[in-house]
Amino acid sequence: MEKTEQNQEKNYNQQTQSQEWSEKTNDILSKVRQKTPLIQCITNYVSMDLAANTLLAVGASPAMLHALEEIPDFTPQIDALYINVGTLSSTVLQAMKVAAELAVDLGKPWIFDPVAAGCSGFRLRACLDLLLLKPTVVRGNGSEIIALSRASLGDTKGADSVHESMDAIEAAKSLAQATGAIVAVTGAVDIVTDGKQVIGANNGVQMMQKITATGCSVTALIAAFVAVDPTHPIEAAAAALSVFGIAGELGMKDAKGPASLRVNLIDSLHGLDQVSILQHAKITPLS
Ligand SMILES: Nc1ncnc2c1ncn2[C@@H]1O[C@H](COP(=O)(O)OP(=O)(O)O)[C@@H](O)[C@H]1O
Ligand SMILES: Cc1ncsc1CCOP(=O)(O)O
Ligand SMILES: [Mg+2]
Repeated sequence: MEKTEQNQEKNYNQQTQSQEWSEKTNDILSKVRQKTPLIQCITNYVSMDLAANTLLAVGASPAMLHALEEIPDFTPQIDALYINVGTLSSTVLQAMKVAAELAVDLGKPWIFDPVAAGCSGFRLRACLDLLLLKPTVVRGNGSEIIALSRASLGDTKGADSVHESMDAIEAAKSLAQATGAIVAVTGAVDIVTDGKQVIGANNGVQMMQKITATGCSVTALIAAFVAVDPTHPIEAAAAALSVFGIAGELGMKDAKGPASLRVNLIDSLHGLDQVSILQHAKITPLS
């Protein structure tokens, strides 16, 4: 086969795969709207409002319950658990561990956001302990995933990343291999890996970094997507990342800055339809 023919075939295959991913994304969002999964969120105080509104906007039910005493009654009722260490304390860490253990015992997925993992010894140890409890998906920014993969304190700026997501691909792969979790890294390009294949989701706008808790909220969205498709967590995670990014792109059209984008993001998520997803989703295998 000649080189031009090979290139044409490669382009055709890439377009077909991309189209299949867009359709999958639309299917999983439709399932979330039909099944309205209940998501228990043990998350930081900064993110509670945006993460809960993100879940409601796509049809899921958020419940921000984090008291240790409530876990035995409540966690058996949920479809997925979301744990985020953003405003960690030893009290809430205990609740996180008990809830994660119970979720695993009950066969329910749990999704982990290791905010600022490489920032302090207390936080790093807590994240490494939580990883031992077998999360289904871990989603962080580049600096967080690199710190976890090396199991060491590292270059980071609190909750913000000092690394590009693409610089964390190898770290994400080795973290996925070491833990058995699907690992997602957000940034200009979002990536998702099971340790072997790497999927890229290329939606979103830079201004999303200027709204606190967009990372936390997209991890909550991943929890809702995994809740309705628990046997395909890599697809669910890529779809959630793309959906959140598309909502950001649409919301940016008449936003004046981060505050109006925050409002528009929720409106766009709520109004997202099949046409917009098929037109805007940019998910492609990177390897
Ligand atoms: N440069 C960028 N271009 C487009 N989207 C971005 C960019 N940076 C972050 N995002 C999006 O913003 C959201 C939050 O990601 P990120 O800022 O990496 O997380 P965190 O808040 O945990 O650091 C994600 O949906 C991500 O895709
Ligand atoms: C600013 C801040 N401080 C502790 S948690 C938190 C929110 C972090 O949210 P995100 O990781 O989504 O930017
Ligand atoms: Mg974060």
